[in-house]
Amino acid sequence: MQSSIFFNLPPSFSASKTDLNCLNGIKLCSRRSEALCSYSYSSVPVMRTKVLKPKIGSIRRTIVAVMSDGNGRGELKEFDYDLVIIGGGVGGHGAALHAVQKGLKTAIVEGDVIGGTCVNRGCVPSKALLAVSRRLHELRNEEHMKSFGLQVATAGYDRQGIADHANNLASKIRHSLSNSLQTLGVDILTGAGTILEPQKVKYGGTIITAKDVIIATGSVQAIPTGIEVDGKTVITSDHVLKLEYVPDWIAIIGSGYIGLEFSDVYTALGSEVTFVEALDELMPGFDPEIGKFAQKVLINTRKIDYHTGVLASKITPAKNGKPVIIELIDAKTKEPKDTLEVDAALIATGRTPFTRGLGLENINVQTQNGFVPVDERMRVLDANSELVPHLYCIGDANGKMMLAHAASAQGISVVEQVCGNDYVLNHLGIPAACFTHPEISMVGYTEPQAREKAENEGFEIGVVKTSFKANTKALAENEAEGLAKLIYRADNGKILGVHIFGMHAADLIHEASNAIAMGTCIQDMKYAVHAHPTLSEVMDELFKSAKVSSAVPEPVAVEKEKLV
Ligand SMILES: Cc1cc2nc3c(=O)[nH]c(=O)nc-3n(C[C@H](O)[C@H](O)[C@H](O)COP(=O)(O)OP(=O)(O)OC[C@H]3O[C@@H](n4cnc5c(N)ncnc54)[C@H](O)[C@@H]3O)c2cc1C
Ligand SMILES: NC(=O)c1ccc[n+]([C@@H]2O[C@H](COP(=O)([O-])OP(=O)(O)OC[C@H]3O[C@@H](n4cnc5c(N)ncnc54)[C@H](O)[C@@H]3O)[C@@H](O)[C@H]2O)c1
Repeated sequence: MQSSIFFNLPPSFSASKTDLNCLNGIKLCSRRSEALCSYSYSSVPVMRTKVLKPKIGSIRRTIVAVMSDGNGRGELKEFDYDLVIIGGGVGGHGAALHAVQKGLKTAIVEGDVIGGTCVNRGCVPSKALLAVSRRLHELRNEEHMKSFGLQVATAGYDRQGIADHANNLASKIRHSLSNSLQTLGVDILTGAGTILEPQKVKYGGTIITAKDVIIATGSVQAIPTGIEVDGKTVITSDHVLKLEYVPDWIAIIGSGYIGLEFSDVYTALGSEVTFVEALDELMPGFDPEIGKFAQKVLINTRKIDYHTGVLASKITPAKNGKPVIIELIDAKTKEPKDTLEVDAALIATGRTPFTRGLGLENINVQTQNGFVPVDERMRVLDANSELVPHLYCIGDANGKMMLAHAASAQGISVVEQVCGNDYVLNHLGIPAACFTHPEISMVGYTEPQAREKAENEGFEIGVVKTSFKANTKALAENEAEGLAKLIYRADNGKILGVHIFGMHAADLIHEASNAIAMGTCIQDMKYAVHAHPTLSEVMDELFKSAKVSSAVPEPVAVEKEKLV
């Protein structure tokens, strides 16, 4: 059998005839469709080709790449893979799926189970618990039920049943992720991966080479010093998801995403919650106005109290009949402030990148606050801020945006890079959502950030808001407690940020995030048609009420399509 190859080499390619003779026995095709496999050149410094090496009984593909020597000449190198990804979380999975679509021979090195934090200990099981808490909050809200004319006997729950729901969902998604990888021909190599040198990775006792390597090793819970986690009474999100018991009173340290989502779960299950937050306001990461509005509904109406501007400096687990003891100090002066005695404490103070054993020292890479330094193309930078050739880092480990879909989108952008398309991901268009009930979602700048940007760059911003109380669907659902806010450039209609608190906010945000990502301005969004009655009309209302001063381009007249 003769292998064939399609060449699409860059104009600068200058491999000598001898180099090309090394590809002896391989048919060079001028048309992609004639080749068994095809390859486009990758961006500098790599120029590459792919060879099919026939083996008796099977076809084993070896990757042969023409590596640039920096002077426009090529040297042929052989690799086991086009792409090796260290870490099989959502970032690694997203990158691998895109890589096989692009025809790259791909392997994932995973030290634990496929799915990483999101599937096994994060997004997936937490959303299963939140699905339960939504129903419990609703069923236990007598007034809400009465407003529909419904009478419901007191709703109860089976703790183990809820835990099983979360656990079963995680295993279901984990299996489907593993199956999708295997079906598509991604090799899953089990073991902790260490980078020995650029393009060389060791896992278990095996060394493999790859033309390009992606670090996607994620993050773990950050535990501030002085806090002792026993996994029973002082816990992290990893423990909550097993829901081994429901404490009567739980302190949640940190009012970010994890703290808020689990306050929703615990209050639904009947616990009293005390927040301990280092900054002066609860929910400090959110747009302040939306945060305040959300606090009225999510905190003030529930069995939740809070201490802000304080650090939990020491937490001792419950033992010998004594409760969990939390010592609070002033976040600024560090003076002792208070001592709390509670049944349990959940540590939700942020996450720290996981790079232990990765071998970064072998390639002269120094982490910054634990994160792997990268440029806007996710290319890893060494201690001298030079690019490490053929090495990328995506997801929580680079700390650009610690969200599952951001990890996966970064993975896709890297695959595009290694395939020669200079695709740079616009992080401003990546949405985020907190899945409380109601939900909070956001994309782009908060209002204070947008105002600062406007002042620095000398433009005017516009801010418009709308209440869910003006939305028929929300009113029909008796869930009209909500606020949406659009921040935009008043001169040209560019969307700077959208923040929503209200029913299904996590779904509603995508119209705005896609508009930012695609560069669609308000002048065009105003003409988009939304079905009635839907929550999406909240977005319609926002776009229509925005006032843009520049000449508005009329929408392109589209000829009416005949439906019949
Ligand atoms: C409770 C909780 C809820 C969350 N909810 C959401 C949510 O609703 N939406 C959202 O967008 N995000 C959510 N997140 C965040 C989300 O889980 C992370 O942003 C996401 O998992 C990051 O993906 P990743 O691929 O970078 O890393 P991870 O998912 O952490 O995967 C990294 C993988 O690398 C493996 N690994 C590490 N080192 C090595 C090594 N040396 N060799 C081999 N393998 C290695 C690990 O075993 C792991 O499988 C949540 C997080 C938590 C904790
Ligand atoms: N729905 C989602 O998308 C979702 C859900 C959960 C987690 N996540 C991701 O997981 C990551 C971790 O979430 P998180 O909630 O732990 O972090 P976070 O950064 O969102 O919030 C941590 C909070 O803890 C506070 N804090 C830190 N140290 C403290 C101390 N010693 N005492 C008191 N307060 C302290 C901080 O001021 C901050 O408000 C986030 O980056 C988030 O992106 C996302």
